Amino acid sequence: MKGRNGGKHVTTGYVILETGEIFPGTLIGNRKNQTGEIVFNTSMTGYQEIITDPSYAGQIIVFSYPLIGNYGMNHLFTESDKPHVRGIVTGEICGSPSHYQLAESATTLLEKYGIPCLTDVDTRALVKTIRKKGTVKAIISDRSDVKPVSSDEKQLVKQVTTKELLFYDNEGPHVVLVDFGYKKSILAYLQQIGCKVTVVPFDYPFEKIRSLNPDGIVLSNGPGNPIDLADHLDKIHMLTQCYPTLGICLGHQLIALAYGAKTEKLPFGHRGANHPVKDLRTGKVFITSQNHGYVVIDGTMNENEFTVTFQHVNDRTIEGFTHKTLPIQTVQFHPEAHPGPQDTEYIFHNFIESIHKIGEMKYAVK
Ligand SMILES: NC(=O)CC[C@H](N)C(=O)O
Repeated sequence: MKGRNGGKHVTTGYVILETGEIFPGTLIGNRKNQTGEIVFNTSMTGYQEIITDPSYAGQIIVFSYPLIGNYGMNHLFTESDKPHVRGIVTGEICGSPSHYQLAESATTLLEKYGIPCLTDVDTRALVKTIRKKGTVKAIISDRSDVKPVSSDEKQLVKQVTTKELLFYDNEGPHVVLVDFGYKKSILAYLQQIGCKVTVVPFDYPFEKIRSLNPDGIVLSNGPGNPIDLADHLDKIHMLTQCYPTLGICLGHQLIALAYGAKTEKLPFGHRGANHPVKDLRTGKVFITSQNHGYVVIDGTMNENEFTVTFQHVNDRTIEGFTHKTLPIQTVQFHPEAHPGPQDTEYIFHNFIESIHKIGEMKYAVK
């Protein structure tokens, strides 16, 4: 046991679902009780990006792939400065990883941040239960007689957003990235295609954003229920009326809500690196990276204003839309991937094109 878990403290542990099911396993680390929304991710690799993606704040992730941690953690693939998950559940976790860029093992990183890892779990049975019962709360504990504690999860975005403005200079258009819990690879893509980027907190006022003189706006991914951000919808509406805008995941949901559409919780979410999505304009199917529990309800978008551009092939849910006259485009999936296929990185190029078009129009008017 010692070798397998990298010499970490281990004890018998459990994950106990709100719906009553109990799954035993081996608890690694000293953190004894953690409650969160239990979700599963089907990616075969990319656990480092997943663990550090702020969209997972407040959630316990079950990895359906049987072995996690074999290449450890490095300094290259983090999506933020620290892990945001409440806990992880695996079939097997590798305590003695091997990789030429290895910095530390997954269990060492999690332990450092007080995040429990329950391993040796029958994750297949657990995932099947979540699929049947829907996304529920669960607790990871060293005892089998406890229940998930109730907690207010409405402040998740506030916990993960930047506290100060972040500036990244570049030659190209100036994009303000509104940070609801952005993944670093969104910033990296914008930089890669030449954008100057300013990251602002999610509650940064409209007038202040305007004074930054942006050419375009990106509304980022982030944790929690989009409706908890209802107070920010007027600002989002105003931003999209004034600037070319790209909404990614939570950003997509918020733009939909700002224009009067409704969102709902999926039975067990889309979390993985092989979700097929159809671009309804071309009929082409792309394999996408996804991580969301909510969707925009079909038929609630104003059809005179918006066109649905992307649809999930499996359950036909909405995966993106564009405005009919304004340069607004949104995607429910993750064009920046990390982890997962980069087939849809053209979304970033489309966004930059829309910024250039507006620039040309302004120039023509002058
Ligand atoms: N990745 C995200 O932005 C997730 C959006 C939202 N929190 C959801 O679960 O649907």
